[in-house]
Amino acid sequence: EYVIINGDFINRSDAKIDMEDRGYQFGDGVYEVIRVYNGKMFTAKEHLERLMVSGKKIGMEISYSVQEIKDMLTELISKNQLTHGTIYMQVSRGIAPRNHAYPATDVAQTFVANTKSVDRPARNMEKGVNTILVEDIRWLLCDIKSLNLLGNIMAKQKAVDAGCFEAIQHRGDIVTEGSSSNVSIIKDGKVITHPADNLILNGITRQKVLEVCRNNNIPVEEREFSLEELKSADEIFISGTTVEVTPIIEIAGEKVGDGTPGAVSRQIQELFKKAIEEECGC
Ligand SMILES: Cc1ncc(COP(=O)(O)O)c(CN[C@@H]2CONC2=O)c1O
Repeated sequence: EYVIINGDFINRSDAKIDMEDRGYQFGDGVYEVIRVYNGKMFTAKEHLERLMVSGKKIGMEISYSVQEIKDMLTELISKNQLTHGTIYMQVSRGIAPRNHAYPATDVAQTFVANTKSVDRPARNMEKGVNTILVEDIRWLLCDIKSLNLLGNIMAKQKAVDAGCFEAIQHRGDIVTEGSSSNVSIIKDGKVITHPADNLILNGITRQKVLEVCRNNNIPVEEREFSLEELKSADEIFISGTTVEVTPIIEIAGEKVGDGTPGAVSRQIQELFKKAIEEECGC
């Protein structure tokens, strides 16, 4: 199993990270998770362009180009003979004696990537999942895909402790997103989802879902929606690189609609599947 560290392909068992790497000590870095279907990356360009933007937003110009990263990841897929799965990659601000202030700009960034073989989440997409509600206590730059995920992992753990799949977060009465997914409701045939501002990550899957809806005359609205609207939605789904388009059938013990995935969610799943087939040929 190969991994990439700073452009070198090494065995996973030989992978070592310096204890003063700022990604390790401060979470000072950015990351992406990219899906691989049929041995090909899906929406790689969109993910890598977002990586560049995340880097810029923390004042860290990524030292590789999109193409250079794409080429390295393509080689990693082939070396690991990955057909269906995900690539995790991150860039930290590098290794330097621990100091909150940024190191000198000539300190090299640390680039790391690895692959994971994982099937599509067929069962969850078919049956839907249950969720809890959690107050969104994260910082106000949630649009940056940063390594700072304590708020996210603590929310996810609350869901797991409650025997649920995901935690739907809200700031007061406004629903924001899942701990590692975006959330959309469907009411009277219209898809409604939180605008892509600083309170959510502008998910690549979210963007693809909006695109296929718009191209297929499914009305969409990017606006804040309330907990009340969530609870009285006809359908709800979460979207993300790992969860794809997964219906939510229960929230905090209350059924969503009739407790089974709805027709519009099914239609969006089909359109999303077509988008994967078009790009990855499977
Ligand atoms: C907080 C948050 N919101 C939304 C999303 C959905 O974004 P994408 O559609 O671009 O995936 C993610 C995905 N997080 C990645 C996806 O898988 N695991 C993760 O940590 C996320 O962590």
